[in-house]
Amino acid sequence: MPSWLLPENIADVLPSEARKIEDLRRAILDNFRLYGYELVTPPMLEYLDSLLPVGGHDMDLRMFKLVDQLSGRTLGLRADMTTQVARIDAHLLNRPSVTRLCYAGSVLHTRPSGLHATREPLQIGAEIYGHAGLEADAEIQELALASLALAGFTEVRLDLCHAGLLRALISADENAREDEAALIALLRAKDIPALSVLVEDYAPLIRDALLKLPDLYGDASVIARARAVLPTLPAVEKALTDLEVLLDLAGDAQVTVDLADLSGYQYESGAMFALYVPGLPNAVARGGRYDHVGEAFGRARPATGFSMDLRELARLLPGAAPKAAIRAPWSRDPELRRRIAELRNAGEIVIQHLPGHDTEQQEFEHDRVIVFEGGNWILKSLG
Ligand SMILES: N[C@@H](Cc1c[nH]c[nH+]1)C(=O)O
Repeated sequence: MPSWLLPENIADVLPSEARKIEDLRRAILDNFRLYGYELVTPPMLEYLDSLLPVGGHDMDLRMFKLVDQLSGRTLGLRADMTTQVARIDAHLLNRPSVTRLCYAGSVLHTRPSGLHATREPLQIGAEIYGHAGLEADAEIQELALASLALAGFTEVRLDLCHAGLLRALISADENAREDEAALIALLRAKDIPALSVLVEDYAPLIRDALLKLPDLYGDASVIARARAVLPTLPAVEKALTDLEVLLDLAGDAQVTVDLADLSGYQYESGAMFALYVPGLPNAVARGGRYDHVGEAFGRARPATGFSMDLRELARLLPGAAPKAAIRAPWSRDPELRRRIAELRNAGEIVIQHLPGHDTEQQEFEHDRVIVFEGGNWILKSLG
């Protein structure tokens, strides 16, 4: 096999595409800053235990592992930065007040999440710690929608769900508590026949509610339907009210509610959302509340946030138009060097022509040239 081949679902990002991703990264991080989010950069690898603070079987399977030659312990290559940022909030910053953190970096997945998905997503996200109220969830939802608007997406679908609702139903029945993992797997697969068999012996109220869950998806009217058919447990009512508020704050996005959506059910504990754009069946952004991750790091902190893959996002966007650039000859003449420095200081791209070569590039297009005429270096328009 040629030595320059890359593993499956691992790719170089070439000029133009890399620039598009970088421009997007900067614009989104700058916008996070306008909301007061502080940037953190967690490491690429950590001890496995700290990357898996809450059991998450899926997360365990998704993570590349290796042995640390210094400690002999197992290290994991991060598959998701959210838990790393929760660790930073819990231990390193240790602030009692609200903390807003953001990040951008590569994560690695042992298996691609879809046929053409990369195994090295470039994750960018924002998290709020220290506020258990819905205001934090609303801010995160707004920020996620604003990030997609910044990237140029005008048609966005917001899919809302609530991890607290299923947890409330499960914790109300002892059998359900024992079967939690199986219940989640069947609800995920929307395998109603197998689900009906599993819930047969549960308390009728919980059994009926679990069987109705897969039908509770659609537009905003799902909330009213859920109120009519689900048991009136306080946690169920709270979840439905949370969703109502978030629905109301969704702006121009088209909203759908799916009360059995468990695709992010790794560490989430409350309202969760996924964002979709035309042309891609998978969510481009995911977020939600995960109040129990801090506990695993020894400091319970309410938490909510969202993240997305910049590479995937950029792939859906049209290529950036080449940037106008100035071509200049190479010369030791101090006057030319001064002129070039002046132009670059003013933000112009000046590319010096190295003797004997053509320059080929995707990112730039020469529209001006510096020439020596009449004893002076002058800037001339091309074409
Ligand atoms: N990191 C989560 C999304 C998230 C960020 N913050 C909270 N949830 C994911 O990739 O699914």
